[in-house]
Amino acid sequence: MPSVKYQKGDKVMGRWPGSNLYYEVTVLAFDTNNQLYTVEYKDGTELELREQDIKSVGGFQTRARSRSRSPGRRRSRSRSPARTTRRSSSRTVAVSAAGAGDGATALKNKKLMETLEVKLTPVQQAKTPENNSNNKHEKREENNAANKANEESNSKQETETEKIQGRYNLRRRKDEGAAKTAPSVEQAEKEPAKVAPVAPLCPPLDFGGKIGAYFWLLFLPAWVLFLILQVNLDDPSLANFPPPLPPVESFFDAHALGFVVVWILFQAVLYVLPVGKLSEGMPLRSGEKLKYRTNGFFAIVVSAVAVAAAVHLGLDLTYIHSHFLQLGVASFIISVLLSVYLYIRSRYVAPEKLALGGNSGNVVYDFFKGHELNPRIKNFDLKFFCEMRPGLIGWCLINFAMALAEMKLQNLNSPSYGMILVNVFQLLYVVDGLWNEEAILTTMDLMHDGFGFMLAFGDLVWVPFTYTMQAYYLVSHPNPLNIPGVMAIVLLKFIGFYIFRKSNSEKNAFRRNPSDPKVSYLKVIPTASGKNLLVSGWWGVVRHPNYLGDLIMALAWSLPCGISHLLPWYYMIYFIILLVHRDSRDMSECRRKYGSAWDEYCRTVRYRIIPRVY
Ligand SMILES: NC(=O)C1=CN([C@@H]2O[C@H](COP(=O)(O)OP(=O)(O)OC[C@H]3O[C@@H](n4cnc5c(N)ncnc54)[C@H](OP(=O)(O)O)[C@@H]3O)[C@@H](O)[C@H]2O)C=CC1
Ligand SMILES: CC(C)CCC[C@@H](C)[C@H]1CC=C2C3=C(CC[C@@]21C)[C@@]1(C)CC[C@H](O)C(C)(C)[C@@H]1CC3
Repeated sequence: MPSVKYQKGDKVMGRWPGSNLYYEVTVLAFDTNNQLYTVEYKDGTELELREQDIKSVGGFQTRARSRSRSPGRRRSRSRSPARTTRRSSSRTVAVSAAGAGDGATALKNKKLMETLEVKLTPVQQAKTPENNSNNKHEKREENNAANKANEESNSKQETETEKIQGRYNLRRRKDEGAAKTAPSVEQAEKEPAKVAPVAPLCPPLDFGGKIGAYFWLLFLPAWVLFLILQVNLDDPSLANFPPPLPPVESFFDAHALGFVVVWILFQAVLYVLPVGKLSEGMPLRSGEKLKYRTNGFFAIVVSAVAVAAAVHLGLDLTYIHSHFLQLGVASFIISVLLSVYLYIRSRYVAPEKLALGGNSGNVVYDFFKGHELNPRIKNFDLKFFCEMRPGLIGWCLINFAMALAEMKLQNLNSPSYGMILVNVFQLLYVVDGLWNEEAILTTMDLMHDGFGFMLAFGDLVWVPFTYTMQAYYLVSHPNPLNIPGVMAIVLLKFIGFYIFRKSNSEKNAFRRNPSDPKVSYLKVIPTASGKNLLVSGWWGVVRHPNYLGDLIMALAWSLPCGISHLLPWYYMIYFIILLVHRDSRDMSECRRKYGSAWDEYCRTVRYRIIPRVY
């Protein structure tokens, strides 16, 4: 194991799965495919641990510990996954520094230690150089995340000790194939060395946790409805009171549902055609690489030809404008059905196929966030298809329909400048995404996020029915533009596009092949995981140059609508919130993956999205 941090035979501290407790373990091997260390606990238990769950023994110090003999304690102690019939008094256990430093968390950790049956000498983790970040801002964020993580995991363990076996990503090596599900507590107690926990640990809950999931499930559809009703008003101010709801029967239209179903099926047919490249995704936790049919550009070209032919044959596309609400409701129904299907099937898949972030054990949260990482029906990848096809290409179809509706309603021979700009800019964005479809395989959604309601609704409803707000707005709210105005907006769009495309391509090329001559000259920070971090080029300017380009483009999409109303600026506002939140999610994820190397990257590249500002 030449380039790995810990070597065979090293005595280190390994985190006990699902807890903040560290035991002395011996490193047996390192698997370069899945980047996991095989370690052996003193009782002979072998587990696979990630590097961030291993610490050097020097980082821990012994602490005196008194053991209570209360019956309650004795009762709860018997639930430990760590329990062995042959208890060793020489084992060591430690509470992580973050947890031990804080009173409330320390109390929880104490309880946790009592809950887990450990007849061991506790030691406290000393401050490691890793934690000594110069960047105060980052440090505060990490500590918060660490405390949050501890609180989440501790409170769960106090109440759901039995579930521990199924909640972490530290995969047991022995008996792996045989044990698809976590064994019962009784089994675990009888055969302690055979506890086979394979389900991934859920990192700290996102989006406001479980309560947040309920909120978003209700709020997101309500917000889309609000926007659709607002944009039809003469004065579509976001500050307006929600307009009165139309009669219930007007929400549903069977033709609209048929239209959406036909559109999705049409896209599905184009997706499965054996045309275009079969691209490889990034390695999964299992080391496997999935294959994706990246024929998105072909799909949009065929779609454009089919739509042009249909219009030529008399299809009135302004139907999309006049039945926008019904089409939105139909898509919503499909996204809900899809999410239910996705959640149900996720209950039957192997634990290593679950997304880390969507495996909290809470049905509503996991339903919302996405439980399974890459749900597939044979080779048909549902997440990839939904993200890149029906909604994305549907967005361009809707924009085009709005241009026709504008001409019809305002008696124009051609669409207005504003409408042309919005159509061309967004078409360029989508076509670019489809042309570089392979690059999406290195994005957060494909690599880390599960496929659940958030993405199903996002892809099938949110994108086509809210990203089209500027075009919809212009249909009945003309905003005359002069030529210099048009030129300035076009220039802005191209600056944004250049930054967006160059930075995304740079990262994609680097992740696919670091020795690609296009990127091999760039400076990097090596990480213990074996992957390096770019620290020069676009990724040396800010930590998310692609977001910066995307935001500049968003500005260029709203400007053609003028500044008299906030509604066409909704996308810009939403996008700032989305990207700031995504950046912080990505920060936590990268901190978890790359540890101190990530800290070093953050110290070197100090700004997140906008140089010298944020
Ligand atoms: N229009 C829209 O609605 C939306 C558009 N987008 C766009 O989609 C694109 C993808 O965004 P997103 O998936 O959020 O994020 P990124 O494509 O930026 O992916 C983040 C990942 O890149 C890798 N990475 C981070 N820093 C470095 C570095 N210095 N060197 C090498 N690799 C690094 C890390 O993954 P690892 O190390 O594991 O490879 C990290 O998790 C963006 O352009 C964004 O603007 C995103 C959301 C919505
Ligand atoms: C409903 C929620 C509040 C938010 C849902 C978010 C999703 C709508 C977005 C998450 C990431 C996305 C990406 C694109 C579209 C929007 C979603 C699905 C993207 C496909 C747009 C085209 C780009 O070129 C891209 C880089 C390929 C984008 C990837 C991320």
